[in-house]
Amino acid sequence: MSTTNVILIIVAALVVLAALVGTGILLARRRRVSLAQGEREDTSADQGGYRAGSGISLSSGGTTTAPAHPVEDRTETEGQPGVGDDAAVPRDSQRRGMVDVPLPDSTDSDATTSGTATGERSPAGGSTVPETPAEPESPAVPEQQGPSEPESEGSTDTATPLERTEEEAGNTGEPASAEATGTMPPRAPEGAEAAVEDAGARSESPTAEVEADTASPAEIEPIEPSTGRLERLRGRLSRSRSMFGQSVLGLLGAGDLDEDSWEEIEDTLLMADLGATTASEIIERLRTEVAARGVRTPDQARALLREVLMDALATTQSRSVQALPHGDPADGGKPAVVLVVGVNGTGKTTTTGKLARVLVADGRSVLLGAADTFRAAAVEQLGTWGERVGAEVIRGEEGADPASVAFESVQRGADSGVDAVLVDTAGRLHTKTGLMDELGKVKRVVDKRAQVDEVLLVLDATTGQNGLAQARVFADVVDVTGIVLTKLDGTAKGGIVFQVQRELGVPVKLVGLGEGADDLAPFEPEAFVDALLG
Ligand SMILES: Nc1nc2c(ncn2[C@@H]2O[C@H](COP(=O)(O)OP(=O)(O)OP(=O)(O)O)[C@@H](O)[C@H]2O)c(=O)[nH]1
Repeated sequence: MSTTNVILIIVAALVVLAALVGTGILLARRRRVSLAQGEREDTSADQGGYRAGSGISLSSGGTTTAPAHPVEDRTETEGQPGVGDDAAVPRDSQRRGMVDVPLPDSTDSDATTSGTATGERSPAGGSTVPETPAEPESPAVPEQQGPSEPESEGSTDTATPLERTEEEAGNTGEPASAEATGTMPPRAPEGAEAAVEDAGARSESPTAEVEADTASPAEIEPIEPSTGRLERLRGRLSRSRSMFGQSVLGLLGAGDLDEDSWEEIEDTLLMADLGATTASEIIERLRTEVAARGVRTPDQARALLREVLMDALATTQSRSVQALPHGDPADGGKPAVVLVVGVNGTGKTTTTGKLARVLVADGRSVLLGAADTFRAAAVEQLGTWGERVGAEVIRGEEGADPASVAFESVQRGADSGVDAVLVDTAGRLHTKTGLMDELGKVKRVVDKRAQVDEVLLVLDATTGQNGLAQARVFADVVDVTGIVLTKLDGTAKGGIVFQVQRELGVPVKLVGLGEGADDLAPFEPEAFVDALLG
């Protein structure tokens, strides 16, 4: 054999060896499960993203836009509310109108925070948005909406929570209490009287309240390190779900499946809240693949199911939370603006606080806007989170216009050069048109001052199908850019993830896995599916 032939044989052998090694590495990566970070099949999800120490990916806004609403793709819409629909009243009935609220001019923000810490920024100070100024200044609040009666000139939306509740009820013919509708998760009892008293106390002595909110940096809690935290959270996810995996895998891996077995698998998918359309699509694909691949063993069944579920969760949208500033705020850059929305009791305030901790742990400065002027306790709750992380909190008087508070928060955040402004909004039933109009207004008003980078819709994983109806309506009103699925620790469900992404194209970005301050984790399809399969 000539030398040339020997060399050619050696080169060919090396090429084959390299190909084998490459394939091996690829397979090993695909099998790796990590809550921290990892190459996943939807790698576009991390493009441009920066992963903070918490394992949550953060990025600057402007890289993605809210997905167009694929209305034609909607399924299961029968009987579900849309924007403009109300559960109890016909579309053309009289509604509460929009109210023009004068907003502070962008040049005199210090004056508008009077009655607080005289415009000085403290590490954890609170500021109260005053009653709206008598003379309206720019920017004007958007148009009157809907077929409402024009309201009397100069009137402002300063109803107390009790008045507002009655007003809503009056418009819809529904019970005054949101809880009474049965669509709202139970909440800790809070007397309306106490809320009103609280508002009274605050309006009498705003300065005292600011002092009470102030925490010295030494009091700021240490934030849990990422390593143990991720492991702990992953454990919680697995515990709640292994029943699903065992049940489906038990059937799939049992060999020849009859119609009853397929029906049982579909039922299990439905019970996990995957929804009829998603469940039947998954069954269809499983049937085809089981036959094509000749799936016989439990391991083969597991690999197939994992692949099919991962594909169902894939998205081209980024899962990065757009909470990083546009440029350096100390050098003329603008803070990121994040709006947190959702129905009552889903965990908005808690998520806002947890997210603030993630940012602060990453060395970012944060300002919190308490635009939940409906529930005094929510404002207090956010104030406490502010103290815990050392963030300034802008709050409005109870019953104040939430759009005004949100605007002022963004204004203040820009003036003081923070990295991110997180605005917590009041819980609102998606079926209440007046409240959804109000939320749309909050977003439009904030948009006048700064680009809203992220609108996070907080969904409670335990509410099942209702979560999808909520997502549809909120996405229509405020262009939701990301979903936070809370309370996954307390349920074996959570299949709403599949439906929301499939129908709205809005990625699930974060998951809440407990009431603890650091129980917020990035949503990672790979880990989620593995936990689902147990
Ligand atoms: N188990 C569990 N509980 C959670 C999670 N997130 C929030 N909660 C709890 O859910 C309850 C409601 O949370 P909030 O943050 O007050 O909810 P909200 O959406 O701001 O409520 P409203 O302002 O009334 O609309 C609180 O008891 C939270 O501790 C979670 O991920 N897991």
